[in-house]
Amino acid sequence: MTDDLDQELEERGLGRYERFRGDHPIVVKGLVNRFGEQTVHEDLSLTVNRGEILGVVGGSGTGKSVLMRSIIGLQTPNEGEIEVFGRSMTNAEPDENLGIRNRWGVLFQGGALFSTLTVGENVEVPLKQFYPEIEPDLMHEIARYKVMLSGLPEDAVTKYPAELSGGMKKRAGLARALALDPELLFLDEPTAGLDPIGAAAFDRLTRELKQTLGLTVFLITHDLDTLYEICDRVAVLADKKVIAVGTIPELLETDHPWIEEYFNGPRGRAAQASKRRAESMDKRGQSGD
Ligand SMILES: Nc1ncnc2c1ncn2[C@@H]1O[C@H](COP(=O)(O)OP(=O)(O)OP(=O)(O)O)[C@@H](O)[C@H]1O
Repeated sequence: MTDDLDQELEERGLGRYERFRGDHPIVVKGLVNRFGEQTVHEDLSLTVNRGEILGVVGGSGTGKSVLMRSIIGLQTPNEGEIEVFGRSMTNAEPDENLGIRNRWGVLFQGGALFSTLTVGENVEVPLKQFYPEIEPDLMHEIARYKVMLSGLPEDAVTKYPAELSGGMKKRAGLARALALDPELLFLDEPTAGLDPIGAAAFDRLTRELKQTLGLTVFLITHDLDTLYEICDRVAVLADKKVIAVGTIPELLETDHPWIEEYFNGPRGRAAQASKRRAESMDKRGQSGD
């Protein structure tokens, strides 16, 4: 990049930055969110470790999406403190956070693609927003690369969302979330609505991307297989707060009735059995049996 461009980006708060080296890219303390009479979060705290896939679970309406929206600045909390990459998100003006917002990517529920744009053009939206000076040819090339990184065929670049299957739409949304080479990835129910094979493939892709790109992933899900297969830790939302965070074996040691019911109910047991089967097949494969 030229010195002029470097300077311009610096002035817009988008200058070069070091990747976050601290232990906790997200720290939430004492979060309160209310809508009218309804209190969704009351004194909620959560710390996310760098490099982990954190699964966020909880009953419907417990405020998982509101928590994610608070962290990415789409919801202004009533009280509390949120730090992303060590910088306060709660006391800053939106413009001050430009240099933080280009360091995360978000896959919203349902993909949230622009239906009048092709997949490639969808991926270019954040690039144009943050880096309008990139030449069109390079922009197309970056978009094409992100589409393929997300496991879509190259010709998906010129397709419209309506021409894609549900699983392909998710991957297109993921390609857009990866547009700016994020360090943090937010996924809101990425496998909802996918068949089990498509969901397992999406899980594998998430894990591979985490490893190859060094991502930290905040993953809201109801999918027990996803929790067992790819999450390093799981945070449980209930009673307006995060009532427990840990590995699944650690969570099973708590005696909260919701956690017990969730992981040891019929679906939880099926997911455990499927994980055990996969592990024993892996072992057999490794020993050449
Ligand atoms: N903008 C808003 N205005 C009013 N109420 C809202 C708003 N956004 C969310 N809520 C309410 O906050 C609560 C939590 O919503 P949220 O979408 O975070 O739940 P969730 O845990 O993600 O649920 P689900 O698992 O069903 O997606 C719900 O009762 C919802 O109706």
